[in-house]
Amino acid sequence: MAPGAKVVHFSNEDDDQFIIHDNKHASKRRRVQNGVHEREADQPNDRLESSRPKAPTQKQEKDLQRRKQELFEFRKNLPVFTARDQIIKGVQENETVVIVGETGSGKTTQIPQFLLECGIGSPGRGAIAVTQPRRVAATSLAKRVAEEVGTTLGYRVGYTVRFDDTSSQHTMIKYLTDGMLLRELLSDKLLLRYSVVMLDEAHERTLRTDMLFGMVKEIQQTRKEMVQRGEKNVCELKIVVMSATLDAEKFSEYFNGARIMYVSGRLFPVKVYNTIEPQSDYLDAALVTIFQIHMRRPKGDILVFLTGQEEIETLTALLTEYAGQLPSNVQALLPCPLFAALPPAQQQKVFEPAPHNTRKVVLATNIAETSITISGIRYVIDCGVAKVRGFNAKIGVESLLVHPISKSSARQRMGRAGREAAGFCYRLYTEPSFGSLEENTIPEIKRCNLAAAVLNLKAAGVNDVLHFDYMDRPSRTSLSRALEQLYSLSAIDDKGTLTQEGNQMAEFPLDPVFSKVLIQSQQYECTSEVISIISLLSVDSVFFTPPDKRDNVAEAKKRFVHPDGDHLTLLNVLKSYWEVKGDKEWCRENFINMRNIKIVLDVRNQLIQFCTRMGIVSSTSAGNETDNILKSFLSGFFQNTALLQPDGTYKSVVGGQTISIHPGSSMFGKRVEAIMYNELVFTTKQYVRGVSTVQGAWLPMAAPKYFGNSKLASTTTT
Ligand SMILES: Nc1ncnc2c1ncn2[C@@H]1O[C@H](COP(=O)(O)OP(=O)(O)OP(=O)(O)O)[C@@H](O)[C@H]1O
Repeated sequence: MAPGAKVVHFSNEDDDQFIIHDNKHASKRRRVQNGVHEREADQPNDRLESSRPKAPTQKQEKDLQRRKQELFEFRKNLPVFTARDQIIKGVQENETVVIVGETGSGKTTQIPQFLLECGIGSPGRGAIAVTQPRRVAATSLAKRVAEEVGTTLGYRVGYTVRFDDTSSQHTMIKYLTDGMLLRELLSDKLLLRYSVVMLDEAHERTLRTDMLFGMVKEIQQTRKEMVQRGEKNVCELKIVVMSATLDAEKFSEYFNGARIMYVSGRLFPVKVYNTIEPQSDYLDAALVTIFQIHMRRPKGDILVFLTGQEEIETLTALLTEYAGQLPSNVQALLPCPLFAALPPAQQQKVFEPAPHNTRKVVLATNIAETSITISGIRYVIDCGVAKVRGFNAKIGVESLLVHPISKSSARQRMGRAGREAAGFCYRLYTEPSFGSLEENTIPEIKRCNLAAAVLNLKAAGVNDVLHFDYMDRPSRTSLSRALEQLYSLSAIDDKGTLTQEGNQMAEFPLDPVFSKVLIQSQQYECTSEVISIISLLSVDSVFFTPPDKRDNVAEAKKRFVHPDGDHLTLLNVLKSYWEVKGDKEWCRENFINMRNIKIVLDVRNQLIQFCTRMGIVSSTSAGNETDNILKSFLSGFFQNTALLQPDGTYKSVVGGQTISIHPGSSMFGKRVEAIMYNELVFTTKQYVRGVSTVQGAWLPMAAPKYFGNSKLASTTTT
């Protein structure tokens, strides 16, 4: 163990206190910034691949059956198994059922199988769709359930996540992200291929799940009426809402008094520890706790919840460094990162068993919070916070800030241990702090920019979005903002009807703002550059910043600076990387984060493939390349602009806020007539990041519908 004096004391410790020494790393590591962009499920890093599975061969069949039998012995003991008959009866007798059960009780893996076994899901009636808020959960669940059912993945059990469809016409249980079910709705408006839609992790209340609630409820009613009219080839749609919280009445009320069923118990206990003192630096506390567990606790892998990629990479580096100093008689430590922007193949690595005599430490964002089982995990470390997306509809400003999690999130995190054996959960906050957490997370629909959601609803045929049947109605201001933004982007016309361009934008696997930029780049003949920059913006940073080399990194960054700002500076990095053909030594000298560049190239390839399919030609800029690129971005980001004021500050065009350029931007300290930025971050003040210079005269051209009124008058420089 490293020398020093740092200790984290936990309550409920039944043996001597854990002690870990040395907190030098706290000063060594880079401070974690708020507001770093973390991409979520269904973002374009998803791989384009599609397999069309065939029925298993005889030899495969034998192996599958053996494994199925093995797993059956385990399944029998899951708490939901004892409630099998009641659950089947409940679903048979009711249109909608709300099922509440503890984490790990078997809801997600078992209930779809019950419904298949009893014929509610069948080739004649339709398949069973099980939605998940996150792709990593959808893919890993499908793999597990395929084994339990005794079929090859993609045959009777499969998954569909963006750019990766492992399902076939034989698939009867399909795990899919909520975003993918929304997408399927565009081509199958009544979801006729399904007899049951199971909305899992309903308590998470993601924007997409909330949209699905309203849509499946309406579809259920329409299909019921069709059946009553005697229409052929239609059956009623069953809805099963699954949740781990006790807030079931609200779901039941929304679904016309749906039957609520409770499944009690869990298979293995999880012992919870809270810190005795509040921790001022949770990253530091997490590192100390990892080593405390490693040195004092029996075998078992560790899962640590952090807020984003940057923290995960910092902790991975520190863990690797300190693990290298462990005595040779102590087992090795293997850090495994897990975050949304990581390519799927790398995400899958966390599910692989640790090598012999090695303890795996999975460092994850909250993408590991619900639904997934990572084999081997016995210990969970919960930092108690997460990055939360917010939107101030009044001033139209988005934010991504670190906030305390809710009690229900804390329970989900705890539930990732104790799935295969008894587990332990170390909360890096005190018991009273836990007590003061909100019971549930505020639904995303109440706190997000709704432009993408409204675009989706319109594309699915819901024209009157103000009167849509929301479970929690978003504010009128939020909806009006979204409509205004879509109108400014020319996605809808002045009657609120989707335009042809809006339809095209809904097809893109991107936020409407980025879709607009891409579509517009054709006109400016710079699609290729714009695709590269969008891909570069999809990662936190293309630079790697070792904590003790910050000055060297700053020097290295200067080599790529473009006078017009961060967008073109980023492009310079990629161009230079290509010039040296990704030379490793060059990357090392210039502090280029090779893993992130690989992610960028992956996203770029997928966007190119997507644009090709959409008929958008990947042209290269003619004329003034710089202006063309910036004008393309401005066509989407016109609301993220600010004008220089006589006193040298910048005032945002939307909301009239005083904003400052982030010190990490190549535009820091510069005074130009107008700037465009990628994101606004609240830390000590309102900082903008991803900043480039634009000309004030471009603004009315970029969004004539938006700037046609007096928007610019109140923020002009003189
Ligand atoms: N991929 C897997 N590998 C090993 N065991 C698994 C896997 N998936 C599920 N299990 C086992 O099945 C149990 C039930 O998992 P399931 O996901 O159905 O629970 P759940 O009630 O939906 O809980 P949660 O809401 O936490 O996901 C787990 O506790 C675990 O023991």
